[in-house]
Amino acid sequence: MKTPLSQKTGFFAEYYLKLKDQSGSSCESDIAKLSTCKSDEERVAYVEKLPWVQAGDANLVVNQEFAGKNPTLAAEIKERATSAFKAKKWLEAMMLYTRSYVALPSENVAEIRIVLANRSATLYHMQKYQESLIDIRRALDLGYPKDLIYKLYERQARCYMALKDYPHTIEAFKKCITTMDDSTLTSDKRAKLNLDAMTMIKMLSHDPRTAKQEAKQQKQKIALDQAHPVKLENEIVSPLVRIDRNRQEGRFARASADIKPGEELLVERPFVSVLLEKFAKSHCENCFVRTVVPVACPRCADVLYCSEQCREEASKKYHKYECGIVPILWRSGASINNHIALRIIASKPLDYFLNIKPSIDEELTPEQLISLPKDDFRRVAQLERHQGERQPSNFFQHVLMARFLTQCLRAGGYFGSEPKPDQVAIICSLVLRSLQFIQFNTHEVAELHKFSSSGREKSIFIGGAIYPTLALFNHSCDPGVVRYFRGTTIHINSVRPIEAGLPINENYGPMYTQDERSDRQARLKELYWFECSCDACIDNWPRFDDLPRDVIRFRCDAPNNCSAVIEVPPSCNDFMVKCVTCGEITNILKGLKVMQDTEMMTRTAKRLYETGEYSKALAKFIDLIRIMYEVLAPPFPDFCESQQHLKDCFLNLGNVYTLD
Ligand SMILES: C[S@@+](CC[C@H](N)C(=O)[O-])C[C@H]1O[C@@H](n2cnc3c(N)ncnc32)[C@H](O)[C@@H]1O
Repeated sequence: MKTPLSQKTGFFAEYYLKLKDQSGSSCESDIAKLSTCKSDEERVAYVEKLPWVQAGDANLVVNQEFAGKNPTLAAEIKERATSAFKAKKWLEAMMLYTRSYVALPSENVAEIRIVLANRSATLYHMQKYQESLIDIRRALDLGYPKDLIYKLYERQARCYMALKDYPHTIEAFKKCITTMDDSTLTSDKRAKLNLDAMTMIKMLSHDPRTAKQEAKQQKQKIALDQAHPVKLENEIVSPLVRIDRNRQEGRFARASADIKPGEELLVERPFVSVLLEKFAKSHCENCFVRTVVPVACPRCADVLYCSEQCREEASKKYHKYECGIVPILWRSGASINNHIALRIIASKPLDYFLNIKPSIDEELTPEQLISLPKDDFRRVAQLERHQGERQPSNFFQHVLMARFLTQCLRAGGYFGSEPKPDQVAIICSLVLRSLQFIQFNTHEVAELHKFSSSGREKSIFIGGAIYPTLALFNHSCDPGVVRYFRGTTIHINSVRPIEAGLPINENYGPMYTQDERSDRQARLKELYWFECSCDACIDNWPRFDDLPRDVIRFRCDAPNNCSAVIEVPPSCNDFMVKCVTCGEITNILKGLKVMQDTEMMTRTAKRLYETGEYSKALAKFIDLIRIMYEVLAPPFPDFCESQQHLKDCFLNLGNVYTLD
């Protein structure tokens, strides 16, 4: 038996090894009998009854834990934060104040408001004025001590000043002056602060920009501190995309009309998403945006959010049942896919699944499937899971994981105070189903890391998600689209022309430009259980580095729509070339002219990219690809390079983090 986990450490792996030891000689034959089970419910029921699995359950006890809140630890961390602040180590101080804030129980209001106020001072020094303003507002809302309030208003005024928001600067300075009455400041200090504030008020009141801004703000009623950092984007399935189906490839996307390069084909929010544990302290668990001033779950403090709005959204959905079990999950060695399976269930109440269960196997056409409501479980439950090809040992490993995840849900209160065994079994069978479709249908969510000193860029995997419509797109080693992310929302855009009727394929990892055909095929077989027959695989296209530089691949432009490839050396002096496929003559002069023009265009596009003008560069690369594609036939180096640049432009419109 192989261990069922992508990570081989953690207590679930230990439980599994112990189980194997305890199972004795009947283990292999017991597992083999799983092949007689016809459904996931039967599989769960069968494994449940095995005496050696029951005996092993003693090693798999899950209880919620709330280790996150600890006022003593919070006070200790706050001391360290203050030392860092005094030493002007702003980043360290900010991180420590955040940890202290997160560790404070929600009833310790007095400590929370002090930590927030201190963090606002740190953020001010870091020139994070918007974030500082948020902390000031929170500290004020929590009833900051009267004698110290003037300090917060003074800081507020300085933040607004730095943001060049003059009406709010004036307002905050005025409040600073009035609240000084409650302070214990010496009369000298008070007089000085009073004078400073009055001078600023007078100066800004006469500034013509103040009146202009006042009028604008009146109109817009901007509530800065209520603004959500990531706007929910509208979902789009372009009418250019049609989901089709055939026997060899299952469901796949097809172009319903000619598609130009750069076209937006799909914008989709995830059915569920899970952030990698590694990014849990820097990104919002709900929307994956980097958080400067995180908001914590008041109970467990294990997950952080970018805003109250995200915290509420998460707690209404999955976090209600994940609270206190997230660290257990990571410690168990469960993979991100296992966590996604748990979250799919945790996102909806028990009754929902009990009601929908009888209909999840009703056959739906691709059209019907994608027109179901976005959050209908069948949108994911009917995704490919290759159940007919699974071995009993594979099912057995998945059942064990499903039982563990169901126990986590139980510990999180999912089944209420008195779980009913038949309901627990149904949910366990749905977790088992989820584990199977997740294996083939999840996407890595990425963030582009840019190193400003070297200009290097790298796409980093920050979490995983499942996108029900995109999961119906098949793979090609020469994909026609690129994907990029804004928060957790995925965007799919074409990177070359795609003729009406042809498949719109994305890429599952192996690319012909980088990987040898044998390696690509082996990887796709191992991970996705299919044999790839894309053009690059059938014709065994060379990798980018091996692409011949001594031939130009023109398209035959005969009126018979032949479009075969005519290979010509760059030194060829004859412009009229005969196509070996159709026998017609093509005048390659137009193609040669295009190649000359594209050289100049490429230089301009690259310069725009290098100066960070991504939208303009993108438009240029789209033009280049369109022009080249008309007369030249991939694969050829210039086309690959332009396509790579176009992909990079799109990535720069998504999640980006600049380092150095
Ligand atoms: C993400 S799903 C794609 C949609 C899938 N065809 C369906 O019907 O749900 C991945 C699975 O689709 C199939 N698949 C993807 N690309 C393929 C291709 N180029 N040729 C054949 N099958 C493919 C494989 O079975 C793979 O495990």
